[in-house]
Amino acid sequence: MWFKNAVTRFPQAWFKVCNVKSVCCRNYSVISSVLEKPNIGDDTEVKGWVRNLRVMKGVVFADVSDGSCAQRLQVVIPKDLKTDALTYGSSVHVSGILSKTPKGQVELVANKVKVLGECVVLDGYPFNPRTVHPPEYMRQFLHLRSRTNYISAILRVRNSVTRHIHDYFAAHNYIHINTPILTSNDCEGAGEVFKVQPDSSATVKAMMQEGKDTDSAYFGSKTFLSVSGQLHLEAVCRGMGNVYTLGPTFRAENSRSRLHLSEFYMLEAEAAFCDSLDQLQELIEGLLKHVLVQTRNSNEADLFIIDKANASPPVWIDKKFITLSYDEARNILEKKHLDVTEEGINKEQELALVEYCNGTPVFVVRWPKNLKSFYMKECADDNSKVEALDLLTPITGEVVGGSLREDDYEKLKQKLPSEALNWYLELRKFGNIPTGGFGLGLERLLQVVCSVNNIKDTLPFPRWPHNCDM
Ligand SMILES: NC(=O)C[C@H](N)C(=O)O
Repeated sequence: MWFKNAVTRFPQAWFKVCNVKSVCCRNYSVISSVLEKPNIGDDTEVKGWVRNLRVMKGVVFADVSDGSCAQRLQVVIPKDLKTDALTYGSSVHVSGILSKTPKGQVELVANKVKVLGECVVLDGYPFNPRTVHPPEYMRQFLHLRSRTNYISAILRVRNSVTRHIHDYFAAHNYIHINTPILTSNDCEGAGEVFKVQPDSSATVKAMMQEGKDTDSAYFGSKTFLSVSGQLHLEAVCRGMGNVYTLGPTFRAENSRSRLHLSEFYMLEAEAAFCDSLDQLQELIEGLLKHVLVQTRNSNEADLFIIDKANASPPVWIDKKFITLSYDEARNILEKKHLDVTEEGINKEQELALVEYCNGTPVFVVRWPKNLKSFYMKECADDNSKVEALDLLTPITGEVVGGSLREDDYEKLKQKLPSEALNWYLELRKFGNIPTGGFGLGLERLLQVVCSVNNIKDTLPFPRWPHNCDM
């Protein structure tokens, strides 16, 4: 209590208690900082993992990584400090003097090496510094694969991409909110939801014994893992203006393809007072370019580790994205003998369209109403079409889906798929505004930014059918 009073009366006291330096201090250096601003000649301590070891005549060279950056710190260890426990894969605490090689490379000349955790290589350690392991191989060891250069580089890029997304939206005056993961609506209505119910609680057991439907046992209504935060975003957008969310979404699709996950992160934004797809397209194109350019600045070395071809930026970086109407896209595909069926444009066709545009991302706009969701706004000049867009990019095809939202109360009422969504309809009653928004799959964006073929390598623990063992 005295503390609370002191803080209210003397705000400086609070500042002192929270002094960042005193909270974060540690007795060793982070390798990214050591390499960025090397204080040559200083006593320096680092902690990390030995990624490679080269034993020479009187000396041992260890490449030590602590995960903070793509680069490793070369540690020079006099032979008498080398123990049997010091192998690749082991974790170490090294003290020494920071030096420079004749070629100008920063290195740490060790005077003390402590092995913190041995790595019993012969006991099944799956990685070897002299082998290039294919991603499929690494995927068999999800719990260990962050020790590899490839996966750790992707995860650092993922961290930066997330930061650049937040920066972009802050600069565009968007407010970040969190939408619920447990929900009673299935937004897209595509029937690919995971149902949620408590596991064998007393109530459920009793209901089962009585032969009752247990789906609604906990919340009183059927509950799912969210497939999209859009409808909730729309609600807050009508109270606070521009909003976005970046959170987990779940789809029970039975796909093991290189582009699908059962759990993925979706960036969703809802733009207030938005009445044309052009506004959304501008926001999306700006976002992709911002993320790409900033990531190339912040993670150049990581991108190079992931794929050497990343040394040069993609062809589209300074080109305007292309826009095609759905009908134009269909005609182009037909000329290529890739006829579009009732189901719409498939993956092969998406990638063919990107190829047709010489690798420049392409917006496909004005979709047939029957192919898209109930909440999309009809085109004013053609009521068989809706104001929807998909953005197609190299590697992934569709990476963004978005639309203007139906803002006419009566029209929306007619299309509402269930009474459970009456709250959504009611949003149009009280101070309604036109809005539009989009959803972008974070993992697909990472595939595009990093040139990663398989989506399962863009997050630490991918989930896909029959793969949720840890
Ligand atoms: N927020 C959005 O527009 C995303 C859309 N609901 C989707 O799931 O694709």
